[in-house]
Amino acid sequence: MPKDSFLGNTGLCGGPLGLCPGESAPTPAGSPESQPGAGGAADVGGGKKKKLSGGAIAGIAIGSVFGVLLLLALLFFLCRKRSSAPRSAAAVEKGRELGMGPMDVEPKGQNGSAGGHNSVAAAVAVPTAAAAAAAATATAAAKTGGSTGSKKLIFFGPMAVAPPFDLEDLLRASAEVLGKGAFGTAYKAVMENGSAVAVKRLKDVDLPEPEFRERIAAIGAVQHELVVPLRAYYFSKDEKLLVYDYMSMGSLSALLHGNRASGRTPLDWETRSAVALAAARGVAHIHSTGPTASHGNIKSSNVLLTKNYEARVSDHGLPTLVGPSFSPTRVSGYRAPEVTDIRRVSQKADVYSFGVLLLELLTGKAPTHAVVNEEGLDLPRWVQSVVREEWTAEVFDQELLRYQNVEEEMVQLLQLAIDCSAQHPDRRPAMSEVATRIDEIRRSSLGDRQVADSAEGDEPSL
Ligand SMILES: Nc1ncnc2c1ncn2[C@@H]1O[C@H](COP(=O)(O)OP(=O)(O)OP(=O)(O)O)[C@@H](O)[C@H]1O
Repeated sequence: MPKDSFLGNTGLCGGPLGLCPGESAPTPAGSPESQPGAGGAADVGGGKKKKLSGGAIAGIAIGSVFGVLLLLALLFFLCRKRSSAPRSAAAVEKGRELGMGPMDVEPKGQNGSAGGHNSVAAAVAVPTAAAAAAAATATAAAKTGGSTGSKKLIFFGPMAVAPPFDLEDLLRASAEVLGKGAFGTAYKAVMENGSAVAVKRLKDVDLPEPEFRERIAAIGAVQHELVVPLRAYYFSKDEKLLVYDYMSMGSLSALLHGNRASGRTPLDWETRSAVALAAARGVAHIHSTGPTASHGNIKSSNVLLTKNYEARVSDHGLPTLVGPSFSPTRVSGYRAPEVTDIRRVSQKADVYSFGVLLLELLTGKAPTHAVVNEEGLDLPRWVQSVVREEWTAEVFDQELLRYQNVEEEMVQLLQLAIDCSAQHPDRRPAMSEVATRIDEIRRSSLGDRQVADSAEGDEPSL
């Protein structure tokens, strides 16, 4: 209403009558300051809101999607790295726990404690071989500053074309200690796919790398059905591993001498003579590969058996791998008297050792190892002294006396064993001849037994 409509109302103020006392002038409507959120530069000049274009929105959306994807990829990569790292780290850590330098890893019990109340046979899987190789690989890599990728298993024979496993698989394998020998410790390693191999971790090998590789190639070249094949090896400055087929029935030594007291099934004559023949043929094959080729360590723990009790010769050529620093503190009861340096074993020295092995099969007695300069049981000497006194029957293993019609065969084999273990190398037969003679002995007595059996069958029944 116009101003004059209020004439006479002196108490009124505001609106068309003007400001009331203490009131400030109102801001004109539509000015920038009156808009909510006012004051932005974008609003200056008429109060119009500036909107984002469709292209900008699409750009922001695509960028965000890429950002999220990048973040996810980064997370995935980090997770993978974390899940693989502990495996090898754990193996290396285990290796450190075990000392990784010393070769004196004892069989472990269920809880990983040293053998103690658990027997060696009861030793369970611990990642010992894996740790050994892992630590070796890690150590080598650390020293050279290089990657572990170049460290490989070198395979022989048909496996060289298509290796069935690699070092990584071996590192992941669980392992148990099979035993400790003069050249190192042997492990059974079971891989993730369930296949088993025997891994020998060598000690005292200080040959230069080219020489080691040359010698191991000669060992790996021996591929024969009666010789446990060396499948692969691993070489680094600090670690040398040999990989063999795992022989499930263990060694002749364990079968002959293990659990005698506790009523085990004795090794029958047929099996013993078959083992003798297979081992003789295996060693004869090694000798046939060259005039100086020898096994170098024939003994009953190096004659292994398949699940069908077929014998195979193992660990041939290992003495050629050890350096001058190798000096066993014990003299093996199988060692020929002329051998003063085990790195120089001849074929005739092998024949002597094989003769001792035959005596072991016949007598059931193990030739004991002697501490240097002291006497152990000299099996050839003991047998000769008994035979000289005409107590021949006393010589044989009691477990063999239960078998009928094999005495002749046993005596013939005893004679061959004595010939092989002659003191003078020239008096010993060649290994090929030894194999032929065992074959003949077995054939003749087999013929006799068949005749005897059929004669028994012909007898009229009562
Ligand atoms: N390939 C294999 N399969 C099954 N058992 C094996 C294999 N190789 C070795 N062994 C067993 O592992 C144990 C230790 O063997 P290793 O060869 O290290 O010592 P050794 O034969 O007693 O002595 P050396 O070192 O003088 O040969 C032995 O009982 C042996 O029979």
